Amino acid sequence: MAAHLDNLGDTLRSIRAAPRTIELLRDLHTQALTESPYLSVDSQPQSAALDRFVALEPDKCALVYLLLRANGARFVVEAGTSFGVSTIYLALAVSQNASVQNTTQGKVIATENEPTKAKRAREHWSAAGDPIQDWIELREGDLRETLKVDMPETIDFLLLDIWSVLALPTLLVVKPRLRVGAMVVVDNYSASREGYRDLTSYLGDPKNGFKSITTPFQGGLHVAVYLG
Ligand SMILES: C[S@@+](CC[C@H](N)C(=O)[O-])C[C@H]1O[C@@H](n2cnc3c(N)ncnc32)[C@H](O)[C@@H]1O
Repeated sequence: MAAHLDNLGDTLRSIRAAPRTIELLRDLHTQALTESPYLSVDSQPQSAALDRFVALEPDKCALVYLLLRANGARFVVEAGTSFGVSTIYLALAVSQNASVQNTTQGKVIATENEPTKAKRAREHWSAAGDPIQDWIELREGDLRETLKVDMPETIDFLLLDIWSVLALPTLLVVKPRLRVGAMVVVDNYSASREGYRDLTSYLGDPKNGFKSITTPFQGGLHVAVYLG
């Protein structure tokens, strides 16, 4: 955690964003990194996460931003939004990809089932300045239901930053819309190995069309690419 704080300035230089957005991210990450840790598979009840960011670490957020820029992603689903920190990176990348592709089409579908968290997320997106909030559609409620309707025809990127038991059900809802080359990034893949057992079997089964690798970020950040 101390290393993340020490490196925060360098990490934030990995992304292209307005000074106001960078300052907000610096503040939000600092708050997130100094809260007590929470891992969904440990002995704490999920209610313990209600007033916590449980946010993706800054280096993972920066990597996700760069993957999105490299992939040209414009239609992104975020499973698990909390206070909306990682969502800001997704929205930055989508807006910038849309700009270089000369289109206004693109969105981040964010998901959160805790109303108090959804409210905080909206406040942060508003504070982040233009164009962040215009690119985000927050769906409140259980994502296993909210992601079933009104989805983009194709999805370029899925961030699974959700309790591990929900990861495979979420992927199964989104999978029919993944384009070839779409990426699925899963946080805490090694730390929550047991919880991800069903997801691991699914991603490893050749008939499902994925190739993937676990990168050595804190807790293991899994990166899967849908090859069709
Ligand atoms: C790890 S946090 C997400 C952190 C966020 N990606 C970030 O980096 O700032 C996971 C979030 O998923 C939410 N969540 C859990 N179950 C859910 C469900 N069934 N539908 C929607 N959201 C859910 C939790 O309330 C929690 O805020």
